Amino acid sequence: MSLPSERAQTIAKVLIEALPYIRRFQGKTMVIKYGGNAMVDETLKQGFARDVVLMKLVGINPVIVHGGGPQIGSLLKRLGKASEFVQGMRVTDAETMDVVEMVLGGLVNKEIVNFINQHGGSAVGLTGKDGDLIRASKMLLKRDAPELQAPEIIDIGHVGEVKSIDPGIVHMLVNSNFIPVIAPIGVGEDGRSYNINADLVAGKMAEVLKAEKLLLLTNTAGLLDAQGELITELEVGRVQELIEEGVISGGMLPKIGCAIDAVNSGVKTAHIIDGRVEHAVMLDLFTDTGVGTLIRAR
Ligand SMILES: Nc1ncnc2c1ncn2[C@@H]1O[C@H](COP(=O)(O)OP(=O)(O)O)[C@@H](O)[C@H]1O
Ligand SMILES: CC(=O)N[C@@H](CCC(=O)OP(=O)(O)O)C(=O)O
Repeated sequence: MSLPSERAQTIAKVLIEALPYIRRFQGKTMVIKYGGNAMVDETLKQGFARDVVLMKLVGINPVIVHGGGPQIGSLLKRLGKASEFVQGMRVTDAETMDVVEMVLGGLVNKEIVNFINQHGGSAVGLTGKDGDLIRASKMLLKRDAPELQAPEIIDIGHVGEVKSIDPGIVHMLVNSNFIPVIAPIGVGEDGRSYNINADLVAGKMAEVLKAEKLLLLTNTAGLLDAQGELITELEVGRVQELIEEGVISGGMLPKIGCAIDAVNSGVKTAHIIDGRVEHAVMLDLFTDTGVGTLIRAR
């Protein structure tokens, strides 16, 4: 009998090392926010799809909420429209809303579904309109400045916040072994579509589904400090200070906000991880230290 190759031994060792994590997370729900900035190339997208399929096969229930900000921006650009953001939120007029719905609910959603299915999973794509999943209300932003007597209210158009989530359709899909892939579009009481920041949807989804983990895949190593060094575990008490110092800004603002809300509402941990690293999801789930920035309730 020939001895197993070094490669076969390594594979066996790796699988055995994953066993305690698989046991710990079996039957648990993980909400994974797949940011548009992490959908960089084919290899990464295929790697992400494989990670998700493997999770499902070992009995973990992944629920994907995706973004697509850069993809919306590039179609807008082709149409001769500039992207404008206020406090990390896209200013969304009626025309932009049409583009958002086409890109998120169409192109991006179906691409992710297709990749997962090609790797042997059974993914189903939804927007917040399907099964009345995400009810939205209009988001109004506040700007405060020393020269203002009272905070100024800024109207950024068809931008929503999550008013409620009815997870019925998600439970139905998960229980039937499907992997839900959700685009962050909500529906208002008036039946209108609302563009919702994907981090906000992912955070609320994790809360409502009582998820074990919220994984936020983005295009940085995690949350970085003023020197550009990775913060491996965020001290929640320091967040306000980091925002005031300008260390946390732009797209990181909603990410940190939703992660803190999620862990304060029962989600065990939230992780901001680098989606540009191949198999980032596996590395985070199946290693002790994880990767990126860990956020947990105080
Ligand atoms: N302290 C910080 N650490 C890391 N990234 C930060 C920080 N503050 C702001 N950012 C910005 O937030 C971005 C991630 O948010 P965003 O562009 O919305 O990504 P995604 O599409 O993944 O949601 C980073 O690329 C970076 O430019
Ligand atoms: C209101 C708002 O800003 N909506 C986002 C929705 C997509 C998103 O959040 O995409 P990422 O996760 O890739 O940034 C947008 O229009 O860009």
